[in-house]
Amino acid sequence: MRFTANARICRPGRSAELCADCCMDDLAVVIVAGGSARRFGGNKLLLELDGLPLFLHCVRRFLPAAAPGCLVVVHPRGGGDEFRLAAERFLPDAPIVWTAGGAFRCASVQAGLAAIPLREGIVAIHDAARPLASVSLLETLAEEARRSGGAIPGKPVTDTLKRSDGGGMIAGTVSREGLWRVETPQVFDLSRLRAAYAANPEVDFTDDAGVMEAAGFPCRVVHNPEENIKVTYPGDMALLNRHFPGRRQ
Ligand SMILES: Nc1ccn([C@@H]2O[C@H](COP(=O)(O)OP(=O)(O)OP(=O)(O)O)[C@@H](O)[C@H]2O)c(=O)n1
Ligand SMILES: C[C@](O)(CO)[C@H](O)COP(=O)(O)O
Repeated sequence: MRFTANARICRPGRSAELCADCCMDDLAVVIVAGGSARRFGGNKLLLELDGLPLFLHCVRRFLPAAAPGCLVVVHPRGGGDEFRLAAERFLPDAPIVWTAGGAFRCASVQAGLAAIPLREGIVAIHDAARPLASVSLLETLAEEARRSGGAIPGKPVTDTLKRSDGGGMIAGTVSREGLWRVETPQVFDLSRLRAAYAANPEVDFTDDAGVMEAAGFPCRVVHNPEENIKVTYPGDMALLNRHFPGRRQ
């Protein structure tokens, strides 16, 4: 797929033709790919999945949805060349804005926010390690974020939850009432997310909705029935490979 500055490619399923109407002009996308993949044991994001490096799956899918010049990829500090070369090889001329990440996920997100050439609108923060997230999920969340200021995808917890005493003995049962396992993309009002990070620039939250919560901004959780695996351990890659064949956009 070749990207050009003024011809945008519709995602398969909607239309096979070039289209200028698919992007959301108020939407910036930050793909965080700046991690060190310690639990995986090596840079998972450059591994090929279905013929494309892992981190480029969401880039390819989300580029046509973002406002022109508003898709940022945050690469690991010191690892930019490998990521740029991979993008140039697999998605020539894709209009990606590149920036270097930080030591923690939140630092990488802040670097991404600083690289967005918009003052207002909405922003989707997405883990490059989640290659299956769909454009329709992004659109649903974007719509909700415009209404309520923040929307994140997730799945209600269905297993019974136990707390252990640390030594393997059960210390109690935790109610799963109202509990969700949350994912990315997480979509927010851009000015609010910037303000939320400015209020807590050093704290390492595990997701961006946590930063919004700490700053007192409301967010909604939206049920995502689709598979949205995050590659964290090597076994996740094997799982993903099993799910991937046949899946397109
Ligand atoms: N300093 C960091 C840490 C994480 N991420 C990104 O955030 C997403 C989710 O993080 P995860 O994959 O769990 O983090 P890693 O740091 O890569 O893995 P680990 O914690 O095992 O080292 C990934 O796309 C990862 O590249 C990032 O951009 N910058
Ligand atoms: C943001 C996230 O993907 C939501 O599930 C997750 O919290 C990232 O966590 P990690 O600590 O980087 O694995």
